[in-house]
Amino acid sequence: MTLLDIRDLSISFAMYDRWLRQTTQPVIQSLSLSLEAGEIVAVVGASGSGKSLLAHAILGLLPQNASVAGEIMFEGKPLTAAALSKLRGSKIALIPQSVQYLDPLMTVGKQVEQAARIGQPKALRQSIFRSFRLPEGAAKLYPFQLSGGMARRVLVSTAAVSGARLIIADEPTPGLDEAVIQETLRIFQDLSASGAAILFITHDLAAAAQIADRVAVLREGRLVDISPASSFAGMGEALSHPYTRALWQALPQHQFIEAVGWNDEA
Ligand SMILES: Nc1ncnc2c1ncn2[C@@H]1O[C@H](COP(=O)(O)OP(=O)(O)OP(=O)(O)O)[C@@H](O)[C@H]1O
Ligand code: NI
Repeated sequence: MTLLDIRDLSISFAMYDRWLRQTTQPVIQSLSLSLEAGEIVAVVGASGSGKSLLAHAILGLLPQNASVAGEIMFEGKPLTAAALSKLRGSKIALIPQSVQYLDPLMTVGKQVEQAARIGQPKALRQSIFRSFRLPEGAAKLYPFQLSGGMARRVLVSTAAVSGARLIIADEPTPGLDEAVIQETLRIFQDLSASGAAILFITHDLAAAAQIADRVAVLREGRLVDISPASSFAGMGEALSHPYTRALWQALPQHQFIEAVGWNDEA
């Protein structure tokens, strides 16, 4: 079943040039993308390519000066402001890019428990803290008392306990050590196995290829390619789009292979 259907989405900002003339700056152009229940779709692309704006557009969190065209449907119905106010935090959860989104005045344990809409909130919170190796005592802390990595695990925990059908994860892994990244990816796989769709926005193409079903590539606001994750293997021989192949080959582990090849020939 198609859970999220984005059709021909364009976003632009009203800007003023240095002579104070109003211009429009397109930031997302004619983007179409759909997500099935249980599917993980990764969105990769350089900084500034429009990944967070895509997330914010789905959640209705764009700034006032943004103009939006196109349609976003959730479970077959348009995602209007009224629909979103009911769905946000229940059927649709965001893992925001910045840990600043945590409520500074509430303990993190309480924040995760409040996010749990199904089941027993405290038990769910304790179980997700254990998976993330967050000590039980961390529940009583306020966001400013946590390290950046702990705060990020709390953000992922909030979405994981929410029971949401659609999880939009905007760069959930930077600053985390490899074991915690793997734990985060495992939790995403568990959530998708239980039927949730995940839009996994990341700079980490290796992580995207590891858990996603499909990988969408954004470049300067345009979706230039969408490939099955299985094509991200070897030197990218199965990737048909040159930009996607270049991104894949630019990973440090591949440059190393190239460098070895070059040395052999020399
Ligand atoms: N409020 C705004 N007004 C004008 N331009 C904006 C606004 N917010 C974002 N932009 C522009 O839109 C483009 C896309 O931004 P976005 O935050 O979606 O990038 P991103 O792909 O998430 O980057 P990163 O990987 O660094 O998080 C950027 O060029 C940015 O400068
Ligand atoms: Ni971003």
